[in-house]
Order: sequence, then structure tokens, then C-alpha cells
Amino acid sequence: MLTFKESCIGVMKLSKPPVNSLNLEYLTEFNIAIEKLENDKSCRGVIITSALPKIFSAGLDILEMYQPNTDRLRQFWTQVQQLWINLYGSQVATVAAINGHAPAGGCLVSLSCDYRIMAPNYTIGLNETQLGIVAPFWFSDTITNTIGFRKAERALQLGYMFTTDEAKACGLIDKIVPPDQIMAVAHEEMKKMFAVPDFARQITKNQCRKQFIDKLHAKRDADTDNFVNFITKDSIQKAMGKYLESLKKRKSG
Ligand SMILES: CCCCCCCCCC/C=C/CC(=O)SCCNC(=O)CCNC(=O)[C@H](O)C(C)(C)COP(=O)(O)OP(=O)(O)OC[C@H]1O[C@@H](n2cnc3c(N)ncnc32)[C@H](O)[C@@H]1OP(=O)(O)O
Repeated sequence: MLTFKESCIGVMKLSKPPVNSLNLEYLTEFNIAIEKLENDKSCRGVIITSALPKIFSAGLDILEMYQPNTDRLRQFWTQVQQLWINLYGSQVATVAAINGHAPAGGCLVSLSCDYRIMAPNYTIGLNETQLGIVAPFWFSDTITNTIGFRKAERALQLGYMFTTDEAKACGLIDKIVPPDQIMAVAHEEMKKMFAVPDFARQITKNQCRKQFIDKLHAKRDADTDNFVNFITKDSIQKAMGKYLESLKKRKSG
């Protein structure tokens, strides 16, 4: 993770080649970095983007979920939950500068921010069902809160990956920006949020989001148990094995 501060704005650049997949170590690093910025009194905003060309993040590292060690799998999921709690509940203003594809966990990271700008000709969405897995309730809550129930239900059922244009049309992202302008526009959007007194913006954000974060807090252990029981099922392992094979075939084909 490349993290630096530009005045009162923290910039986090995901930099885990080849595709910024989020494994246990990288999620832990991500959480530490966001918590550090959150606790820095001089930091009012955070921009999340990718240091890699063409990929914002490929989402959760599928290799963590394929033929897993159960203890590690639990730790992995705890870090995924924590990242969502940290980002969705963040008191600083957050902008996702989506400069590449953003499937599944990559989409969730961006949906957890306050504002999303995206470069053209990429794809974004919660594609979990295409892997034969199910987005947990807090993933669904997050997309539903962004694009509304009907569109979210349809997109989740299909595991639909939106083009940048489609994402803009349904409100999954807020603005389409050429890649060379994405950081400049992220700063402009940040300034718009800074024009509102921090405490008023923060209380409003809490009013909108707290109930969803509280829901995960209340069910956190059960959510981890569900995840581990679900992922370790033979049928789910088979589906994930097939998906990994299809990724490799696509590459060679
Ligand atoms: C009631 C029941 C409740 C139960 C609750 C259960 C909850 C379960 C929910 C679990 C949630 C999961 C969320 C996720 O994030 S799952 C991950 C989904 N991600 C994807 O599907 C992305 C797949 N990848 C791609 O589409 C493409 O790789 C790309 C990102 C568009 C990039 O394409 P590109 O052509 O540039 O690159 P390659 O495809 O050649 O990939 C390069 C190598 O990287 C490997 N790879 C890609 N993505 C991942 C990944 N997510 N994890 C691990 N590895 C990945 C790919 O296989 C290549 O590897 P190789 O070089 O070794 O062949």
C-alpha cells in the first residue's frame, strides 16, 4: 500500500501486483493504514485509488477461500469485516478514484466511500454469484443503499458487472473521468465535501450508515461462522476451483 498525505488529504494507492487482490496480509495492512489516517487529527479526507494500470482491485483473494485453513479463513473474514466497518463508518471524507476494473471486494471498497469517480471502459460490480458464492447481507446493504433495492437485487442475483457508463446511469458511480484527470477530480470533489463543516457532515453520515454498521457488529460472530461454513462446503469449493480454472483458461485462450 502506498500511503502519503497531501496537506489534509491522505492518498492510499493499492499496489499489490498483478491485480490488487486482497489477502489476509494485505487486508491487515489496508486496515492499519486507514485506521492511522482516521486517527490523524490533521487528516480530513482520504482518496483510495490503484497504483496498477487497468485494475482498481480484483476483490478478495480467491486463493484465501480455496482449500483454506479454517483458522486463517476466520482471520481473513474478520479483516474483511473490519475493512468495511472502517471505510463505511469512516469519519473522514472518502473518495474512490476507480482507475481500473473493480469486481466484488474491489467494488465494495469503492461503495464504502462517500463518492466514486471512475475512468471509462472498465467494469464494476458485485459478481459473487458468478463464482457460485453469495454476497453477505452487509455487501447487499451497501449496494442497495447506493442504487436502490430493485436494481441492487437484480445486479446481485446476476452477479452483474456494469460498464463504467452503465454504472454511472444507475448511480453505482457518481462521475466518469478520463484516467489522466482522475486524481485532480478526486481532489476537487474532496474540496466540495470540505466546504461543509466536518461535524455536520460526519453526524449526517452516521445517521445514514450507523444502523447498517451496528447490524454487522451485532451479528459479527455469526457472520464469520456462516462464511466459514459456507466456503468450506464441498460444492462451494468445487465451484471456486472451476472459477479459478476459468480465470486461467481466459488468460491462455
Ligand atoms: C446464506 C449464506 C451466506 C454465506 C456468506 C458467504 C459469503 C461469501 C462471500 C465472499 C465474498 C467474496 C468477494 C470477492 O471479492 S470474491 C473475488 C471476486 N473477484 C473476481 O471475480 C475477479 C476475478 N478476476 C478478474 O476478473 C480478472 O483477473 C481481472 C481483475 C479483470 C484482471 O484481468 P487481467 O486479464 O488483467 O488479469 P488476469 O485475469 O490474467 O489475472 C492475473 C492473475 O491474477 C489472478 N487473479 C485474478 N483475480 C484474482 C483474485 N480475486 N484472487 C486471486 N487471484 C486472482 C489470476 O488468476 C491470474 O493468476 P495467474 O497469473 O496465476 O494465472
